[in-house]
Amino acid sequence: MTPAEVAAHLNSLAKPPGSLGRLEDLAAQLCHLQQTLTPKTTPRRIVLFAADHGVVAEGVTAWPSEVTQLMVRTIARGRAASSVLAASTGTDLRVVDVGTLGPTSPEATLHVWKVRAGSRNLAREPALTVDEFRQAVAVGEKQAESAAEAGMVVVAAGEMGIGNTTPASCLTSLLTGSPTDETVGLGAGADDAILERKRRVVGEAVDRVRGKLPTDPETAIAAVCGLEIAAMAGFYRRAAVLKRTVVLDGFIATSAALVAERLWPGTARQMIAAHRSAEPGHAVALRQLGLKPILDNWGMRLGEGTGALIAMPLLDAAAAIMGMAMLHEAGVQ
Ligand SMILES: Cc1cc2ncn([C@H]3O[C@H](COP(=O)(O)O)[C@@H](O)[C@H]3O)c2cc1C
Ligand SMILES: O=C(O)c1cccnc1
Repeated sequence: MTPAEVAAHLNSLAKPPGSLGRLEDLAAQLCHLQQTLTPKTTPRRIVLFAADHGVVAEGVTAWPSEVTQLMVRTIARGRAASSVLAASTGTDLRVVDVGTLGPTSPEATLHVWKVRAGSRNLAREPALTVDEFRQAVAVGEKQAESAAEAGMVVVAAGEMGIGNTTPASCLTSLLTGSPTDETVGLGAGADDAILERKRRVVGEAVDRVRGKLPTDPETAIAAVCGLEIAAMAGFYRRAAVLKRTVVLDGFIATSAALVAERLWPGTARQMIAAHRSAEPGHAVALRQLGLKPILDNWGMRLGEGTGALIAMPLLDAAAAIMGMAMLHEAGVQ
């Protein structure tokens, strides 16, 4: 199905051509991704990957690492922002602990595939070995496979991991070549002192690994990555191969998309960008991937898959308009 065929169909529906604006673009994108004029947006699933970060020891976040596990429990109990938005949009939600610190709580809905208890401090040493990076990628790939096996047509990934805007900024600078003042932001609420430390940590880490990127991209990426980011990259890789429609979340999820596109080119072709986060690096990463977000200026900066989730009703609306009558069926010549 060519873009011209999809456009011709949209223009022959019972409305002035183009009158549903961006909704028509989104409908065309769904038709193109699913190679049909009757795209589906359900059943759908979001998988949230959780992990901790050794770099928190550098004072780059306003929150302690314990919050990661506390929020994982809250998500699993159905009480976090991601849980209520998943419920309200009819999206199946799964939480996967790929590397939090300490023992994981025994919530029934929580899946545990721990590669290690948190990444190392990327300011002092490589955060992950290539082997650990690959293991986390494999966890994400498994989740994409199990979503496809369960019949999910639309999938999204999200994350929970205190400190993870620091590796996300490192990856965004590393993979786009953008300076740190364009990729480092407030995260979950940094003050001026935190922001200054974060800029320095990100700048120095990227300087250390940049030279390895052309010849050994996995080593360079693993050195400044996080386990949940690697898992999201693997999730995207496999979901794209399995031709799922992939909805992107915010800054951290999109840094994982950059990793996936760099290591497995073409992955981003299956992606729809939900929103543009308030984190400055998100726009930089989306630009590099050639993706235009559905929702702009919503000021969201939570992560946890919440941006992807609030875009789901718009995907439903876009799919629904493909069921409209044609102009001639309405008697309009
Ligand atoms: C209560 C709470 C819930 C969250 N849910 C997502 N994040 C978001 O904030 C964290 C990243 O920001 P930083 O790098 O500044 O630590 C990640 O856990 C991300 O998912 C949260 C953060 C907090 C505090
Ligand atoms: O855009 C995001 O994903 C984001 C931004 C700030 C903090 N946590 C997540």
